[in-house]
Amino acid sequence: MSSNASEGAIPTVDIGAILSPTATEEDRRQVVEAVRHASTTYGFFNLVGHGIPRAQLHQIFESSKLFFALPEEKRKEVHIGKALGRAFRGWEPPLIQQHQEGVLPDTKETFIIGREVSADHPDAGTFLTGPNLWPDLPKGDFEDVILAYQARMVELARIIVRVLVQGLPEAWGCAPDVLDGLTVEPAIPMRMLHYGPVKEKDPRQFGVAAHTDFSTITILLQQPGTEGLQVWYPPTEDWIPVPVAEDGFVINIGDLMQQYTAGYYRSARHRVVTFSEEDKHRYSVAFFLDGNLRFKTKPLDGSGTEIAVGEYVYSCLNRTLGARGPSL
Ligand SMILES: O=C(O)CCC(=O)C(=O)O
Ligand SMILES: [Fe+2]
Repeated sequence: MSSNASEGAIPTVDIGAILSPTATEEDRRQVVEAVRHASTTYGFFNLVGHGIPRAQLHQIFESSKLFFALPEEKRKEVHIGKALGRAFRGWEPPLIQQHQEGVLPDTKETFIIGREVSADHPDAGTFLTGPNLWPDLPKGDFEDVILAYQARMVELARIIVRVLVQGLPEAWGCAPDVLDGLTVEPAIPMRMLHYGPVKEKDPRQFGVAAHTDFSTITILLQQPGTEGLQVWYPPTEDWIPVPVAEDGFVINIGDLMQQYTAGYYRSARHRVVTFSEEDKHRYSVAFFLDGNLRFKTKPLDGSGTEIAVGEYVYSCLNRTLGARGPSL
């Protein structure tokens, strides 16, 4: 069921009926319809009814705060430059990613985790693939919390992809499992994000400047009580806020899903604005389902040419990290 949007506000969708063994077909159909509506109109929605306990959402922020409170020398020990080969893991300091010409690099600071692939695996060190880097923090307070959260995100992402496929036009005749190959050994970069105050506000600078996600879908957890995420809404040509839903996740459609669906689902531009209050901080956790890096498909309406996950994400990352990032 959905509690639907007033015009120009990000909708909230309760996916409880998809997970409940006792829900009726009609209840499930309504969830599919609410997700379809949100994804074609906004490319964004808040998702509740996911069944992930509040304590687990709280814990991930506690782990995040532990990491970003470490002294810089400690964060440097897991700098992205230290990841194996092109695995792209670890601490990305502020001012690395730049989304377009004419804006300054993002003020965000992030810790990047991916699917754990051991160093002796034949693919280890290839693009986005390899072992994670773990900082000098108690395993039970950090690594275990993050990997448990990551496992939940993979499960949830599989469910959402299935719901999105069910919402596609019937005329396309898509099998419900048509995109399941994406979620087999997927590339799943997860960014724990920290936004600190900026000394001087500059109109060219953002926490994260306007961009679309490269991913198939993104599952974002916003810290309760904070604001700053905005999405571009073409009908009113305006940036609209993405409010924090209690115990909810923000789901957004990424570029890959937009391409798979020939633009039916929208990969919407969004950004995070800065603030200058000295003691203010904002934390968020963005889980990107890029997908299996070897997965390829044509758009599901039968048009166009094949889209390859690995090649697409590589071109986007390379463009936005430039010489400031690790060599990928
Ligand atoms: O921190 C947020 O709320 C959004 C971050 C974001 O858009 C991203 O990392 O792609
Ligand atoms: Fe984003």
